[in-house]
Amino acid sequence: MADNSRFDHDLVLAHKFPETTFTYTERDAAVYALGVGACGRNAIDSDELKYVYHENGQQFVQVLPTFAALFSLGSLTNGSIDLPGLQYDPRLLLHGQQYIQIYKPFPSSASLINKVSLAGLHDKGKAAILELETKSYEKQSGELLCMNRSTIYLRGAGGFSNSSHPYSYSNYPVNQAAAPKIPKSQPFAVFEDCTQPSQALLYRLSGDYNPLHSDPMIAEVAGFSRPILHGLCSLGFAVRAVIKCICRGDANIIKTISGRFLLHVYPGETLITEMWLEGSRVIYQAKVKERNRAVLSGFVELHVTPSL
Ligand SMILES: CCCCCCC[C@@H](O)CC(=O)SCCNC(=O)CCNC(=O)[C@H](O)C(C)(C)COP(=O)(O)OP(=O)(O)OC[C@H]1O[C@@H](n2cnc3c(N)ncnc32)[C@H](O)[C@@H]1OP(=O)(O)O
Repeated sequence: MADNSRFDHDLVLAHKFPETTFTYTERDAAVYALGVGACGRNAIDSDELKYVYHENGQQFVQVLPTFAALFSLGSLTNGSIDLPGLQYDPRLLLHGQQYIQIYKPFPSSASLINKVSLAGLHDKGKAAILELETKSYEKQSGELLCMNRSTIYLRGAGGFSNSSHPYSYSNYPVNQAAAPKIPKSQPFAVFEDCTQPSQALLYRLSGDYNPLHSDPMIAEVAGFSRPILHGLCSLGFAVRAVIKCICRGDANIIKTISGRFLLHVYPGETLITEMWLEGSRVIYQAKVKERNRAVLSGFVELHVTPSL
């Protein structure tokens, strides 16, 4: 059992995150798109070339909506988070959930100001759960571009409170960002996509250098037979499936994205994303074909109800 007597929740909650700047270029947007599998099935995929290349005389590459998740990575060092009062083994950190609200389409390059706050902290006994909120503003206009809420699952870091009254603090209604119930009906659409054995090595170049995704020894300590895929990479694959099958290639109609990481994915595994349409909300679940296990589920909210 980990000694979490030095885990100080008051100190953790009192932490004030400094404002950070995040600057990206078209090249970053294109490298990200490749990292989440764009054009991976067909290099001249007419739906996805626009994320990596200026086609048809278009002036700029388009930015995938899940690119927003990268704006929250400024709070991490090598994929882990360091806060006064927080006691945990960074090798045991897992990404639990990601919730993204998009207020306007992303420019192909921009400088952003990120304002980060701690939105929640929970003692689950065997784990501590941290919720971080990042609001990203365009530096030039001051406009709010998007908001990320990231749930970080710290295995072995729970047990810091009284077990008869486990500590729980959240700025938001519990489970607001959690995955919805998966309908029992047949999915409206199903999309199969292969991740590459090198997928995590490519994805990490977008800014999450957590060695859990690249170092076999760290992966073993963390309880995996080999390095695993970044949760946000799997999320990128699933949302690409929604863009293809439901949004007819128009990513600008996406306003909210939510995902809960249910199980790890190994690079090279095949992701099958099943989708159900409920008005302007798409419920999705991604499974790993090789192990027939659900690895990610969530929803995507659209600005319009698609006419299909
Ligand atoms: C700021 C930017 C941050 C980004 C940082 C990201 C850094 C990255 O480099 C790291 C990664 O990408 S890791 C890879 C992606 N993530 C994963 O593979 C995790 C997959 N999920 C699991 O293994 C288990 O669900 C597991 C282990 C998470 C939970 O399984 P169990 O331990 O069996 O949990 P269980 O007993 O079912 O539940 C215990 C309590 O925890 C809540 N919970 C469960 N899964 C959760 C999840 N995924 N997210 C959030 N909360 C979760 C349960 O609700 C339960 O609480 P309660 O008892 O109150 O219901």
